[in-house]
Amino acid sequence: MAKINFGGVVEEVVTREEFPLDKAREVLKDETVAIIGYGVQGPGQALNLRDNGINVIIGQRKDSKTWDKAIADGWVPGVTLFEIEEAAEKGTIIQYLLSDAGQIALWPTIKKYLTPGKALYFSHGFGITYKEQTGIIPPADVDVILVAPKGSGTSLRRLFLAGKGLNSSFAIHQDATGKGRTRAIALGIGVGSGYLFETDFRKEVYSDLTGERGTLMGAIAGIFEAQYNTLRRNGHSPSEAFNETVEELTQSLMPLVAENGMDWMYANCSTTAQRGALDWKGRFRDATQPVFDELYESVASGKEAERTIKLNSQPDYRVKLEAELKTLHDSEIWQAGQAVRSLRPENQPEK
Ligand SMILES: NC(=O)c1ccc[n+]([C@@H]2O[C@H](COP(=O)([O-])OP(=O)(O)OC[C@H]3O[C@@H](n4cnc5c(N)ncnc54)[C@H](O)[C@@H]3O)[C@@H](O)[C@H]2O)c1
Ligand SMILES: CC(C)(O)[C@@H](O)C(=O)O
Ligand SMILES: [Mg+2]
Ligand SMILES: [Mg+2]
Repeated sequence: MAKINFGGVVEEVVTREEFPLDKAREVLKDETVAIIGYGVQGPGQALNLRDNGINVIIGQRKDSKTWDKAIADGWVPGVTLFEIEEAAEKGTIIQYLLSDAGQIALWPTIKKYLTPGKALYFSHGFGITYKEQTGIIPPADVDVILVAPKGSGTSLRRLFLAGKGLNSSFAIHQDATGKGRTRAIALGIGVGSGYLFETDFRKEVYSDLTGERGTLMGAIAGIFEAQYNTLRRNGHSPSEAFNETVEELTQSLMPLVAENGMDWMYANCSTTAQRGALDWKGRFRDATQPVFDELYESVASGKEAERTIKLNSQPDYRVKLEAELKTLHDSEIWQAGQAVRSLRPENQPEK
């Protein structure tokens, strides 16, 4: 493992240099990787692994839209695309990429195919960490491993095609065969990760649930709405409010942060902006800190898992979710966003 200094803390991580793709191919050459579920992570990981020369098959319900999507992506029924049980039987490594609620529902089925020496792979520590609630307890004679890409399966695929990659965490819950660790790292490289950092299942799920409820999705949407509302209440147009809240952030400032960091972005704005941002940054941190602490507590106590399992397992879950997403879609801020995006130069019809 490479020792890298992360802001003064030295961590051991796996880089693509020390564990190149050829090594991953060698480790996985006799394996059949069965990807169970073809939702968001499934396609990203499956297609990247296939393009990297790994032997991959898909397990997906036949009467589903994603079965058709898998065919459109080049998976062939009866050759590389199977019903879930058949794929689970054929796979030596079972990548369990159903939704977390789906993993609970299908567990009694999948468990039957976990014969000694196989590996069970997750991209989330959820099922194992909250085992009292999920009932997911694998047999002792299989490897239980995790690779969790830090981002959407859509980005995992897009970045791979662009010659880039998301970073991933990896973890070993059980190494029954003695090959579990190498299998996990090889799969992490195979799915197209940038570098891999080690974690455990509990830390993975705690950080992941905190991140997506926090700055990655929940907090950012909340802060956007709050600022947008303030501007609108004070007479600013939707165009002005949206540009000043979202469009400038995604189009101008975050790409600069991605390239060179927040410090560099600050250093390259006006002195007026620097003064104000430095003055207000602490206020926002202090105002949100208690919310983040409450969120982490809710994750660590299992409350978030309980709520997710309960609501995501209800028969009318999809209908209710779609109604909530429609409200978000129809809200003025995101409707204004749609109009703003349509006016981007690259979205204008060519003259
Ligand atoms: N979405 C992401 O980008 C992302 C990122 C990192 C980790 N993860 C993790 O990866 C795993 C998969 O997430 P996802 O977002 O790709 O899942 P998803 O919600 O897109 O669902 C994946 C598949 O599960 C199937 N499914 C759901 N319930 C089922 C059931 N009862 N029976 C049979 N099939 C069922 C669906 O048909 C779909 O093909 C999860 O553990 C998630 O936490 C997801
Ligand atoms: C893409 C995310 C938010 O990182 C993932 O954690 C998910 O659950 O979809
Ligand atoms: Mg998540
Ligand atoms: Mg995540």
